[in-house]
Amino acid sequence: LRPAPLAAMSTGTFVVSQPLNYRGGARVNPADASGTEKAFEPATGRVIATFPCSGEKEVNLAVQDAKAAFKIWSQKSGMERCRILLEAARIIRERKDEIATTETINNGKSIFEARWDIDTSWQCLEYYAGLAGSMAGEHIQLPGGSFGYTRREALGVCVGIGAWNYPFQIACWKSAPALACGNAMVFKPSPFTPVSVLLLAEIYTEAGVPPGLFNVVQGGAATGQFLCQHPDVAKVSFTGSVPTGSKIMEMSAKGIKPVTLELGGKSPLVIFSDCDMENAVKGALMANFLTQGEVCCNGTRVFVQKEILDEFTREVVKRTQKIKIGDPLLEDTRMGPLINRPHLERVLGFVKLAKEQGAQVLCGGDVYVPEDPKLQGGYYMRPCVLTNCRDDMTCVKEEIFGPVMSILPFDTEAEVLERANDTTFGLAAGVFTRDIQRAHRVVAALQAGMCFINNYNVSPVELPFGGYKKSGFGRENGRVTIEYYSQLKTVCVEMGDVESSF
Ligand SMILES: NC(=O)C1=CN([C@@H]2O[C@H](COP(=O)(O)OP(=O)(O)OC[C@H]3O[C@@H](n4cnc5c(N)ncnc54)[C@H](O)[C@@H]3O)[C@@H](O)[C@H]2O)C=CC1
Ligand SMILES: C[N+](C)(C)CCCC(=O)O
Repeated sequence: LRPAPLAAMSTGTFVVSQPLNYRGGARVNPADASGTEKAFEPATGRVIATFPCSGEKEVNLAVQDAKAAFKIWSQKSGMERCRILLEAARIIRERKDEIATTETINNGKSIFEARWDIDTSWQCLEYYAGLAGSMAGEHIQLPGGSFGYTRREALGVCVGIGAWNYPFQIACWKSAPALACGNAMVFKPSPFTPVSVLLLAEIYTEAGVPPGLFNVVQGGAATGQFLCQHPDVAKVSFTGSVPTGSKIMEMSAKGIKPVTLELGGKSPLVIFSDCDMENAVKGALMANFLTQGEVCCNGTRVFVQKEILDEFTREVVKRTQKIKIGDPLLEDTRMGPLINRPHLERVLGFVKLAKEQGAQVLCGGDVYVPEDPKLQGGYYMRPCVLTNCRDDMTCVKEEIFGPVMSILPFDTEAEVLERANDTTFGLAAGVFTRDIQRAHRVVAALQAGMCFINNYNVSPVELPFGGYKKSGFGRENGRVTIEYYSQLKTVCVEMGDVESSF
């Protein structure tokens, strides 16, 4: 089942011929389909896979299979599940380069960065493997020797629906806690990035999960709807845009299914004049340019205190201009192509509108054409730094999901807090300062689920991640996520006689 050897996986050569659905422990063609989708290699614009979108019949089969596997898996002890998840984590580590390469080919992010993603993927499996053995309820004493206890039980078949920016990582961040808690999962990746999650499915099988425990169905909105509306699905965990999140919640409401929503953002990064300048500049780049800026928690509204505005802006521009753009599989590339042509056009449109609204482009914001002939059909742009921005501009209000940073000057702490929180989103926020009291005071006042002090966009899997406001609810990673993939059963035990009122 192993795909092509690494040597054969260079830019411009990779194609997928195997089926991209996974059911019952093997790759399968869907039982029915409603149309086909194409997946691209963003670096070249080449089609790497054409695949059918799963219909209702296939979704039913995937859920049915997962239900059967759930019966076996949920009866295992936490320690038994732990061992299998640890084995899966080990295999991901062992195959890291191959998985990262696949991710780079289908998503466009640099191989340098894709390796980080795969690290936070196996770390997530390792973390929940560790928690699986310690999942437990409580014992509560009641009068007269009676007592109660609670059992933490799995939910059943969970659905994971993913976005295209972190295809493998999203699948791991959803499936690891789900499986650790004893659930089965049917996962639907974004139709833009259908490939790498198959490697995860194969790895789970190789590690020893029962066939059917982790199934993959491919397709877009229609396939996603079949999943969300399925009566045997117990929970939906979604990563994607706010409008789709709202639809998912609506469908889940009909079936009274719990949902986790990881949605978009327009996060503030606040740089005070007492910061360590070198770190603040590095932080601003980390906050804006990972994965070509296609990151939900990016700190795209960079508020800079006036005293250091000029120096900070100069340094940020200098470093942004040095970012090496090009073939994402080359070791020294730090920015690859955007996900597809329409998205590139959309991002460039935001830059154009920003200029019309009075922003000044300090660097980038235009199409980049690499010299290498095989890359000419790719979707590259130069990372962009905007200044002269105002809070009411479109580039400052809306999620661009591309490499576009907006710099906004401020005077006081009170003022910047007011402006930073003036958004319907609330995914992440960051602050750079050397004043310890100020740092904690500011993050306490920021309305965001994930706050960074003196860094940005690092993702230790031990820490819960998720949004406030329209950025969603529920969390991924961290101990708390166990609660989002399990339910509590209370058992009340009578040790005496029944005292009846009748
Ligand atoms: N909070 C987070 O962790 C993250 C949030 N995002 C957000 O995702 C967006 C970009 O990702 P996209 O893939 O363009 O988002 P999207 O919302 O268009 O699609 C996300 C997923 O939902 C599926 N889908 C679409 N319509 C559906 C429906 N009616 N029912 C069920 N499933 C449906 C898609 O096929 C895809 O798998 C950005 O807004 C970004 O902020 C992206 C990554 C992480
Ligand atoms: C890994 N990290 C923190 C840069 C991004 C994770 C959230 C996302 O899927 O966009």
